[in-house]
Amino acid sequence: MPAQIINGKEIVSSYRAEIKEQVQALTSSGTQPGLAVVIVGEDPASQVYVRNKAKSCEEAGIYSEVHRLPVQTSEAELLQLIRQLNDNPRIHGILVQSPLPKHISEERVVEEIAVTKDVDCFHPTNVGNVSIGKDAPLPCTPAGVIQILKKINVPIAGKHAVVIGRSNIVGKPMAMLLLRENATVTICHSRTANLEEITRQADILVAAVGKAKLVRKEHVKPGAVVIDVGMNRLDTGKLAGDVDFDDVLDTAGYVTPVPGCVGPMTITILLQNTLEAARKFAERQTAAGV
Ligand SMILES: Nc1nc2c(c(=O)[nH]1)N[C@@H](CN(C=O)c1ccc(C(=O)N[C@@H](CCC(=O)O)C(=O)O)cc1)CN2
Repeated sequence: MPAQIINGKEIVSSYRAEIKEQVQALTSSGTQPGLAVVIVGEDPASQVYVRNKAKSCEEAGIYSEVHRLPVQTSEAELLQLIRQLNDNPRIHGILVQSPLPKHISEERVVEEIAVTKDVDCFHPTNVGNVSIGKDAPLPCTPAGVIQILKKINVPIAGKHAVVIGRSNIVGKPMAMLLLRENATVTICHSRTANLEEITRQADILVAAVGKAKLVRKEHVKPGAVVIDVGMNRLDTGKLAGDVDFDDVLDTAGYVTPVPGCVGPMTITILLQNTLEAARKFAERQTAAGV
């Protein structure tokens, strides 16, 4: 039987409808969630993602502002903007679109974002909190993947999950969130010997390696859930995932399409994190008698 194609559009639209209701309720009680997005330079893909974030905020009733800075912006200027946004009570979430130009240290910039406003979960304090199971915003793409698995009722606890990729944005936090859900987790990367042998043991296979169509049927255990986080622009201009979708269709049990599933879910979690950051802000205000 061919794999079930996970309907990202349906999952995303029902999740966003729930978020919109909660945004309306919080706004009516006096706090409209607010997100600041900062982009430096002209990277065309980043421009698309930032536009999508602003549009998604608008649709959800979240206030948003996009700060577009020229590529020659200095690190000091960027840090100054972040400090202003940290102090701005209208803004509950801040994100700096990655990648940044080479002359700016992403690490330094992320560390400047207030821990309470770090809706990407890139700040070392939040990364640490997630890893020890403390309250923190969840990293957007990995949390989106967990939500997709939950929405299609795939059990995670006790399953063998294999993550291909060890980036700080996806691979490592993905492994951490799967572990938090009690999966047995293996991380594979460019130095992994016998990749196929390991990935074929996966009940849940997450591809986040950044290589178009790397995962083929020989990597997939029959019936496995295959989640494709990859977003590779081909020479033809078409977008391709890390999974060879057509090739795995007859082997996998479930597979996510690219585009149309993990990407939009990433933005949905960003909305959820912004809402949550605004809620916590309102609670702190109330506790302080403001
Ligand atoms: N500060 C951040 N930077 C980056 C992140 C991040 O989570 N925070 N992740 C990626 C880019 N990204 C979010 O910013 C992102 C990428 C893609 C999509 C998406 O919806 N993709 C669509 C296809 C869009 C297209 O046609 O190009 C899809 O999959 O359907 C959302 C978010 C790196 N930087």
